[in-house]
Amino acid sequence: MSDEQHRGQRTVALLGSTGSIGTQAIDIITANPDRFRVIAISAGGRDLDLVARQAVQLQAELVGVAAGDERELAARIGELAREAGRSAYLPQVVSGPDASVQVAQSGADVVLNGITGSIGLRPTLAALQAGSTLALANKESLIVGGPLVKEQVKPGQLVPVDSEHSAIAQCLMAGTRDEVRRLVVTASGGPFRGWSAEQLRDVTPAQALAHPNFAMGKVITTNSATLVNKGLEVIEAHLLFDVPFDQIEVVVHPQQYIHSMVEFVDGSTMAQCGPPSMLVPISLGLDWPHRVPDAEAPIDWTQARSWDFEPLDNEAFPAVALARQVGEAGRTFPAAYNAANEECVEAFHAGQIAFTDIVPTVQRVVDEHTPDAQLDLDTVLAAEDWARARAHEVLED
Ligand SMILES: NC(=O)C1=CN([C@@H]2O[C@H](COP(=O)(O)OP(=O)(O)OC[C@H]3O[C@@H](n4cnc5c(N)ncnc54)[C@H](OP(=O)(O)O)[C@@H]3O)[C@@H](O)[C@H]2O)C=CC1
Ligand SMILES: CC(=O)[C@@H](O)[C@H](O)COP(=O)(O)O
Ligand SMILES: [Mn+2]
Repeated sequence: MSDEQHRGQRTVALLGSTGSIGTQAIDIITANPDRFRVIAISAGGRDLDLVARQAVQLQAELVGVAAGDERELAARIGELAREAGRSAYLPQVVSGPDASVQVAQSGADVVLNGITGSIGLRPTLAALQAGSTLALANKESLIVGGPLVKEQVKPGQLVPVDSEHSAIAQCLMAGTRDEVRRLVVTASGGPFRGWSAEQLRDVTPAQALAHPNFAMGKVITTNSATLVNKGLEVIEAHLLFDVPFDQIEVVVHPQQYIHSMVEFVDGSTMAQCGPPSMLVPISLGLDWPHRVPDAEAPIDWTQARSWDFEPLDNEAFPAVALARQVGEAGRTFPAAYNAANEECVEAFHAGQIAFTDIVPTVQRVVDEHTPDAQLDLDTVLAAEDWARARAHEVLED
């Protein structure tokens, strides 16, 4: 579709506006004012000044933070607006655990969920219930919510932003879903690719945060290092594309130029490539199925380069195999896996546990989990609470 045929400006609600996904989305949006207009933003509230600056820059009508004094935020917005010569700007400011739900319900054409962690579940459900298109970076909400999220989704309402899933969705754009044989999810292998279980013992938080290709938030970067991120992405692929787990492969591709692939029944494989960057997945998420011109510089094919592929080392990195088990088991097992992992990641960064304690603790929590017969929001949240508490008990043992 040419620019002239484009459907016009989309309104956007941005959840997690201060994070890696959120700030990159703002760059795309402000570079394309003909396509996008932000009407609402939310963040955790760790940096109220940044939220205020974003609000004034974007002229958002609704501004929410999970924690922090809303009067202080409103006052800072007022100050910055006056400095910018926009004294008339007076958004609604909300604070508290429901702030992102309110932002998700703002009626935007597109809600981009860039919150980190399964705390993004209620905003995900709220965006779907409000009828907005959900551009989903917050994979955790889909994984823990599973069927709850899927039963809310209308056809075409959920657009994956996670790079691997955006790649698969792009490979499936031609409408050839019935002829898919396998999904091939690529993995960088993380900063410890090639390391043995023994070598991983003394890994420090700083080392775990040195992702080879992407600058991302703390949780996802740590999950890339343990390969929990890839485990979550296998479950995410299963839920998004309705492909059985035994038809979802993971291959290590350290350069991350291929973002994932789809193998078809005739033996042909389609790969989606581009530099390792989130600009294309985010811009496609905002404007699906349209492509934002110049969202990213293309690969320079005149340069010699090698793309490598290697199998996953399941012995040193058992997180993907464990994710397959919890994904197959379904119900609240994925919620328990994710919640236990979130707690372990925090404990690792607080210096309380070793890197190599993370996945075995998640394994133990999942092994001990008894899922409820019902699956609804309350049972998911209860399973998460249980898994978080149990993870701490295991770690303190
Ligand atoms: N970064 C990337 O390249 C990629 C990220 N993803 C996924 O996208 C999501 C975001 O990742 P990323 O941007 O890296 O993470 P960051 O840690 O950089 O940002 C997280 C954002 O979520 C906000 N947040 C945290 N808690 C809440 C809350 N309770 N309510 C509202 N907002 C909250 C944070 O606000 P505050 O700073 O105030 O706490 C921040 O704006 C994750 O699910 C991740 O797995 C997927 C693929 C790639
Ligand atoms: C950019 C993105 O989608 C991340 O999920 C990234 O792919 C992490 O890569 P690895 O988990 O493969 O290191
Ligand atoms: Mn990813």
